[in-house]
Amino acid sequence: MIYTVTLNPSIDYVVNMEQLVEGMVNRVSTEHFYAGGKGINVSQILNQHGISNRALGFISGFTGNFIEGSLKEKGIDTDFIRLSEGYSRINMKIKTTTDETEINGMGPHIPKTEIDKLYRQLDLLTADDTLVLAGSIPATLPDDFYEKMMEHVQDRGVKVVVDATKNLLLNVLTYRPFLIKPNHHEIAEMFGVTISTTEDLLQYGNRLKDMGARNVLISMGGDGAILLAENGEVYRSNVPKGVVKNSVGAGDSMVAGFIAGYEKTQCYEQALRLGAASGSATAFSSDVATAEEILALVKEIVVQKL
Ligand SMILES: Nc1ncnc2c1ncn2[C@@H]1O[C@H](COP(=O)(O)OP(=O)(O)O)[C@@H](O)[C@H]1O
Ligand SMILES: O=P(O)(O)OC[C@H]1O[C@](O)(COP(=O)(O)O)[C@@H](O)[C@@H]1O
Repeated sequence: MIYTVTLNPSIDYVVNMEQLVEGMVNRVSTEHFYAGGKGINVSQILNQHGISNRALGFISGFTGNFIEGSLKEKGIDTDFIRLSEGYSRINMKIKTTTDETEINGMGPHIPKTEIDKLYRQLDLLTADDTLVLAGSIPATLPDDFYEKMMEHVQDRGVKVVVDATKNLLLNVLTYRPFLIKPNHHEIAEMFGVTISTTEDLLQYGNRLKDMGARNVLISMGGDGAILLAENGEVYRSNVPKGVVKNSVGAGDSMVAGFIAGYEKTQCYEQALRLGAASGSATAFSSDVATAEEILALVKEIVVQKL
């Protein structure tokens, strides 16, 4: 079974407007509300691929009800811990004709008693399970919370996937995560360097492998992705033709597509292909993609060995 953990789920309030003018009243031309947060997006796409999974994490308030309700409506198995105070956050995604701006909320305080409940859920995981830790760690939890969770399951051979940024990601590498998926900007930020060539990316991708990551998937938005696989091979995927509607969740969709592809074939090349199709399908859709949208793109993905 695959378990996703979203410590700080959100309602993604996605709006379109022609232009965003700071300091003025701005009015939107379209608006949509989606259940969001990286682990939750991974669960939604795994579900589209027919891979059974359970979404874990913390929710609270009326916003939490919306998140849980909309996942249930889509048939996604959830086992969220409900907090008695505060509200799950609202993340605003503003798409104009030229830019995408994001304003992400804070989220509720998570008391220690509730954290203990999450550890009790993790107690049940075995070597047959995959744990996906994705997204930021809320300000009220310690920065080393992902390390703590990995430490908690490490003796049981659970496969762990981490999609997080900067130190959150660097610090978990000693626990040998099965997969990490930084984007090219995050790699540059992590190492405090400017990346201008594929060689640069490969150099830092290999550095992440040396530090402990088993598979490093580097996404590059509209420029595709590079996989430095555990078997020593390096693959590059293209992006299919299409019109970008909302790239929020593209990275999470890529992670889910990769996991689904690997579960189905045990082949890294196929995993990358399904990951790339899932990422682009979400970029070309206003919500996270459907199975039909993903399958329509799979044949357009070209995976090349570097
Ligand atoms: N503009 C785009 N056009 C086509 N595919 C895209 C686009 N943006 C993202 N994707 C697909 O989604 C994947 C992940 O996107 P990316 O933006 O790099 O992730 P993140 O959201 O984590 O920053 C890309 O590698 C690509 O396959
Ligand atoms: O936990 P974080 O880093 O604040 O990110 C949460 C946001 O990330 C998303 O999961 C989208 O992530 P990506 O665009 O990186 O795939 C949104 O649904 C959510 O609002």
